[in-house]
Amino acid sequence: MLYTLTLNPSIDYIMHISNVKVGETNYADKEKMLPGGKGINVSRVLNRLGVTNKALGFIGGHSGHFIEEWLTNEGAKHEFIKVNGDTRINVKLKDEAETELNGKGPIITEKESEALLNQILKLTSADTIILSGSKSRGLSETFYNEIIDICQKQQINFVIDTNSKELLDILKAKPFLVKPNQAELSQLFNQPIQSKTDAIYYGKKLQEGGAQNVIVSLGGDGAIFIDDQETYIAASPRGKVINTVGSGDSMIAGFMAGIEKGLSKLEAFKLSVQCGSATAFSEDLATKDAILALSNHVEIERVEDNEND
Ligand SMILES: Nc1ncnc2c1ncn2[C@@H]1O[C@H](COP(=O)(O)OP(=O)(O)OP(=O)(O)O)[C@@H](O)[C@H]1O
Ligand SMILES: O=P(O)(O)OC[C@@]1(O)O[C@H](CO)[C@@H](O)[C@@H]1O
Repeated sequence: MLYTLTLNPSIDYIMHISNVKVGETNYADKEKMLPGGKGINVSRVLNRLGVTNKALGFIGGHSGHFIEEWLTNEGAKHEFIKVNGDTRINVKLKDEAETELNGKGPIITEKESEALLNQILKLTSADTIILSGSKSRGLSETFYNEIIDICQKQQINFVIDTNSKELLDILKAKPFLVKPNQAELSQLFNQPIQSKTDAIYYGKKLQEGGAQNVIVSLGGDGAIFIDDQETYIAASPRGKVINTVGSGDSMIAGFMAGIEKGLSKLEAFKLSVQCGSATAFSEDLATKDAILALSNHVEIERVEDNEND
């Protein structure tokens, strides 16, 4: 079965405000509260695509209850470790540009972190876990590494989406998928990524380092897929961008849903781009209908080996 792990979930409080004035009182034109956190977003999109999965992570307080209730109402499976503090609220401000104000979230105790590791210890080689997002306070710097050690010992397939430098070290453990965006790839290698050629060059380094599949997402400019056989470039479908929060998570859900359904990697990559863009064109995460509506709007090209030398 597929599992997602969100160490630091959030309520995403989406506020549309035109011409925000810093240092003054601003009133929203429109607002919406949604369950958030990267793994939770992956779970919700998987669920919409009919792929059974369970969301794991730490959750607490009224804000945590809001997320659990929302997931239950959507029919999404979850089994969170209850913590003492309150799950954070992340404000996503939509003006001309998108500004994110993310909270810190609760401090996790040793007992709570052990409870989570015990859940992961129950997974087997028939399972895949998708590790997404920032770590909560209180957890050791190497918490993801501890989880990955369990995955290696128990042959649990894993996907990791973190923007921290530890990703380079984690590659040795052969993650099934990594999906940096342009800025994350640039930070990882301390190099500017100014073109698709740059993105392919550094994306290939992730594959050579051990990642089985790499997707580099480039926002409105599309995405790149790399495995040990092929490299593909996809153009993003065009549409009215409403809220891009969670579009990267939707891509991960799309690729994993495709693989679960037995599609080829190329088809799974196409579904991944459909999911990312359908979410960018929606207020909340993409619905199945919105995803399917983009079926004929993703153009993918194979990159020949020598094209990028
Ligand atoms: N402006 C856009 N137009 C069309 N598609 C978009 C746009 N922005 C994002 N997307 C889609 O979403 C995918 C992921 O976008 P992006 O590279 O911004 O990921 P991300 O930074 O990980 O996202 P987030 O952190 O907001 O979840 C893109 O590859 C594309 O398919
Ligand atoms: O602070 P993190 O864990 O890196 O990111 C958290 C977050 O910004 O990521 C999701 C979008 O990808 C949002 O739902 C959530 O608010």
